[in-house]
Amino acid sequence: MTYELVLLRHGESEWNAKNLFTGWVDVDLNDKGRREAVHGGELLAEAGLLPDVVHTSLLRRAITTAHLALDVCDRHWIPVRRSWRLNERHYGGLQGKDKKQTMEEYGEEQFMLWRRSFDVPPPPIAEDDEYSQFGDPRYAGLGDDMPHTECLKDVIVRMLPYWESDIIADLRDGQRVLVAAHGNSLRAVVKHLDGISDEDIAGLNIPTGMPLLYRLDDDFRPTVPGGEYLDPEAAAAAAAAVANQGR
Ligand SMILES: O=C(O)[C@@H](CO)OP(=O)(O)O
Repeated sequence: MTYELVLLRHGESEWNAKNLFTGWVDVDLNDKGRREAVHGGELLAEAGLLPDVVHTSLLRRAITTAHLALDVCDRHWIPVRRSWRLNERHYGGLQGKDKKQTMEEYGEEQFMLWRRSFDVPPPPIAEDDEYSQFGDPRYAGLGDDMPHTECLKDVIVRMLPYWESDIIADLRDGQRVLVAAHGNSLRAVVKHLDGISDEDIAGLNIPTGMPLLYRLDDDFRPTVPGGEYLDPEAAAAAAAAVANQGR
């Protein structure tokens, strides 16, 4: 049995375009991001990879991306499941800050540690910060799980229970699963799937709006390591642009 999983990072958001750290701030897609989402859906249709069920985060850039992509391939009606566990990595006190200015202020090494190291979280956010999510009703049930900041390691810890209980369950049922999420929550999924080391994951960047197909074997391991982008050339160029943010 081969299981089919498609990962889709949301299209470009208003803050991606402005080069601001976003994290859990609920920023919308911009026009380019909406076009990317539609194109992602067209690629799914062309490849005959119509999803049976979609999982998203609680953030509108992922929710809208999933809707636009599914609408264009006539799959707007499939079951939707959402979880905070698929949210972007919480960027702590960096949320709302300009990436270029942050790099200039703290230096490239610290900047890259915060962005891409496995286990160095950014400084925590104050609960009354203008970009804090404390008090947001969608997170009312989180209790002590509500983060003040997260590194990639933290994202893996909170994402994996959902992977095991909900996403694997749908795959096991024979559903083709679409996961519409974020740069760093999808890096967590890919690290887990491909068994990427804590060091090597720093070099992995996921482009916006590009469907990434994983066919998984009986043990839910990829049959092709790294999966297959439906448009590999465009994906490579877009991933390089993510890597260079801040410069
Ligand atoms: O700002 C963010 O939340 C993320 C994704 O857009 O940025 P980065 O790629 O720098 O981790």
